[in-house]
Amino acid sequence: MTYAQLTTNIKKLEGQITVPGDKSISHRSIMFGAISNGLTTVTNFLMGEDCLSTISCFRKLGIDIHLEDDQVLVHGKGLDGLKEPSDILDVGNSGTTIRLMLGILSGCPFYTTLIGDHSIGKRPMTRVTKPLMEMGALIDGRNNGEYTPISIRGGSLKSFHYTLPVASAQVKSCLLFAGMQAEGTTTIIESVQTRDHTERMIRKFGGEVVVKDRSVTIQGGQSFQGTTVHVPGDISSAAFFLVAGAIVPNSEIHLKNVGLNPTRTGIIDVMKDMGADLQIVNEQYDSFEPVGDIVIKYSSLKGTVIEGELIPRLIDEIPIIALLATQAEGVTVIKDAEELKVKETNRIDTVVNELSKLGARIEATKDGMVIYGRSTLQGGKVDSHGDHRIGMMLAIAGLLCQGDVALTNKEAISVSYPTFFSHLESLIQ
Ligand SMILES: O=C(O)C1=C[C@@H](OP(=O)(O)O)[C@@H](O)[C@H](O)C1
Ligand SMILES: C=C(OP(=O)(O)O)C(=O)O
Repeated sequence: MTYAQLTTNIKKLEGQITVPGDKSISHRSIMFGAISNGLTTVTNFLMGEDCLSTISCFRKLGIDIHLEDDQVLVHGKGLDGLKEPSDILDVGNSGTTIRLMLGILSGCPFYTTLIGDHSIGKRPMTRVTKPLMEMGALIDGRNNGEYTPISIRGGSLKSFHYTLPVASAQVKSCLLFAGMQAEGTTTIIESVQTRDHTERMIRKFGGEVVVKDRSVTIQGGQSFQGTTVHVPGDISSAAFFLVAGAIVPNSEIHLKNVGLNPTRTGIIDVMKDMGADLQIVNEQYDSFEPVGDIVIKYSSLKGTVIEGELIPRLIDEIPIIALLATQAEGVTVIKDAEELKVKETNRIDTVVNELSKLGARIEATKDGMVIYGRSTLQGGKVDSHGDHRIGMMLAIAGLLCQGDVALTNKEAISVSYPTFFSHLESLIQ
């Protein structure tokens, strides 16, 4: 158990940072690179632990992958070029890796076992294993395929029409990977739009996918061609500095090269609604995903309601939005967010417990939380519980705390943002 003393009670944040590459897009660039024919060159790849787990899994499946600074070269062998691994694949802490890889492996006629860390061992997998078994994959795992270790023997798959029981881009993407290897046409219907990076990447690698209203249709038997992918900055990482700039008095932060895919920008809508002084500049369409710079300045904020279709557009940002709400006048209510219970931790409980320790007035509900602003935050001993987003949220909370704050399990942050603390230091005045 290691404790880190956090920086507290600062005067202001000022300066510019370029946020690291998007985690969702970095994972997918390796996956598509591996199943495509020929070389894929990925720039601004996120060298976070989760994405490195994806690389290590594909190496064990026989794919040559070379890392050079922030560039990755993937020597793809086509969908039927993956080989049976001689060892277990370890996905570490990464839900995206295991769920999407199960989709890819469902069409591979060999045996693979996947494991992960303690947190992965508690995250539900039936949401992907059950539909994959319906398509014809042979899968087993602890508790009838619900938990790791999970073993899979892929093979010939039947296409199907499937309505997603949960709003999840991981489930949708897993089934698109299976669908592209199945006989016939697979249609996936989602009731609420989730992030569409997989759909965009299918096209980027020369494949076809038809998106109509809430249905996504893919034809089996496609092949993909290696390409060049420039990964935009991760809005989920930028979110910590967007909130920091908005709540630390007198601050002004310029965030460069932030991905602005509309399926991910819920935090921008919410912050504007709460009265944040946030401006998007230099907006451009960087090959296949929109990007831009964001300028955030301190301003007074008011409470809001966050619910329904907004939730998947900001699901990973809810911990830091909860902190934002502690500094807004009035009440903020977050609803329809049960999915938070099955992330790296139960993020309803960890957010409420950890922020309460610092003096925030916040209550858990069955599908979210209620936050009463404005709270003066005090010092305390807090814990990331091994959840990177909780660790970063607490480090930002520390900036406003009037007493000392000690953070346990700070290392978890390197899952998605290894340079988080150096970026933070560079902004502290
Ligand atoms: O597809 C993805 O890359 C992700 C989808 C989301 O998970 P769910 O699909 O479980 O909502 C998100 O929370 C996760 O961080 C990354
Ligand atoms: C939930 C997350 O990731 P994953 O599901 O890939 O572990 C996250 O990054 O907040």
